[in-house]
Amino acid sequence: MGRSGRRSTGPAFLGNPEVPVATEQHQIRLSLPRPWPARGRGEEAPMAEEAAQEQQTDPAASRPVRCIVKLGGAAITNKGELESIDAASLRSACAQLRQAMSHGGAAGKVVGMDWSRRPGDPTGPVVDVEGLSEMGGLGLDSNFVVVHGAGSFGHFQASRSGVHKGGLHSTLVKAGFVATRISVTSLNQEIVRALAREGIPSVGMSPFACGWSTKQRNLESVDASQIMQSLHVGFVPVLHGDAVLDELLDCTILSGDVIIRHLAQLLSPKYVVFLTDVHGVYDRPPSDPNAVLLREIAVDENGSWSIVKPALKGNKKGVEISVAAHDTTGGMETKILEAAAIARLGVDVYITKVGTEHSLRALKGDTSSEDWLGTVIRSSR
Ligand SMILES: Nc1ncnc2c1ncn2[C@@H]1O[C@H](COP(=O)(O)OP(=O)(O)OP(=O)(O)O)[C@@H](O)[C@H]1O
Ligand SMILES: C=C(C)CCOP(=O)(O)O
Repeated sequence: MGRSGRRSTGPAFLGNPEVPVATEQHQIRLSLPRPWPARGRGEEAPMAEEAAQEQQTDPAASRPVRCIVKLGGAAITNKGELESIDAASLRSACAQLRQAMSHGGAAGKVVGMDWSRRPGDPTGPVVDVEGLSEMGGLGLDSNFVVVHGAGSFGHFQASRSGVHKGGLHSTLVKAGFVATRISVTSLNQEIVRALAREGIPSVGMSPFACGWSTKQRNLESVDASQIMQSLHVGFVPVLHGDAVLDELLDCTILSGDVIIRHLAQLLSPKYVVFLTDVHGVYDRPPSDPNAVLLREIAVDENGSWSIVKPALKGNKKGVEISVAAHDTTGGMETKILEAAAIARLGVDVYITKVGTEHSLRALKGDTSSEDWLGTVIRSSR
């Protein structure tokens, strides 16, 4: 772990452990992280034990989480335009989530839950109080957790002020921390509203406000009780990448990808889905016309990984990645590392493009057919 503050302006190369690699701009050697860093492992173990104990004593916690889904910032925002939501992609992601949650796949009556007035609304919201009070239930298997990234919200503020590098004594960093949180929490609000309009009982939860913190960018303190209780009563928690306090650096940026890995460890979902703006992981940046989509990556118990499908020419083993200069959390590189760590837990990970038939199939956990387009990362065991 600990990649949440990593930043690279040129292509990086993600290879197997011990594979030194060269790129056009710099040479970098990367290995996959262990599921928990040596330092954090001992400290974080009690949390896992607590969660296990809680599961034993709390009958509600026995209801397994079906899916943890990341709505990538690249998927639901226009990354090149400051604080701009890609409304069509967000709507499609929320509608597909509803379909995936619907019992037997049949979407029933949508119970609108965004009762706030929106700019331009001539009147207040219309609430069918009688109709709702007569309904037996929502008819949804809402046992999902949603985590979203920042995209064009937050990354700009964080990178301009250096929040990811820490140092709250600096006025610029302090102001940047506040500005980053204003930006990501306003996106969180819009995502919660979009889900609520689809009748998904979503509740926003900010990691910073829930007391999540890091030490040297590794997750140090995590209170997941609110998440578990919310799942228990049928809410869908909606978390997001956030600016958080760091015991050594004062502050940093915690990526949604890292949050997902931690939640996967805690909640053991059936599968994890990353929705982004490309079809999956390619052998090189997808802007390269020769880029090949990697269909399956296997991770062994040591954390080494290999490309299972397709067989690449020259027995190529690594993945070349480019990360936008303003991205404070490592972009696709962090995603692959965190996804591999999740797969190592025995949880299948699907990375695919938002707003496609493939994203709907991934959300339903149905990626087995040959024509599914995306990357599956799974344990080789
Ligand atoms: N080898 C690669 N394979 C796939 N995508 C890559 C690769 N190298 C670079 N990318 C870029 O990674 C981007 C997706 O990663 P990114 O972290 O931006 O996604 P996200 O999770 O949707 O966004 P955010 O981090 O803001 O939440 C794509 O836009 C793609 O161009
Ligand atoms: C506040 C920020 C920038 C959160 C970043 O989260 P991510 O987009 O999931 O990496």
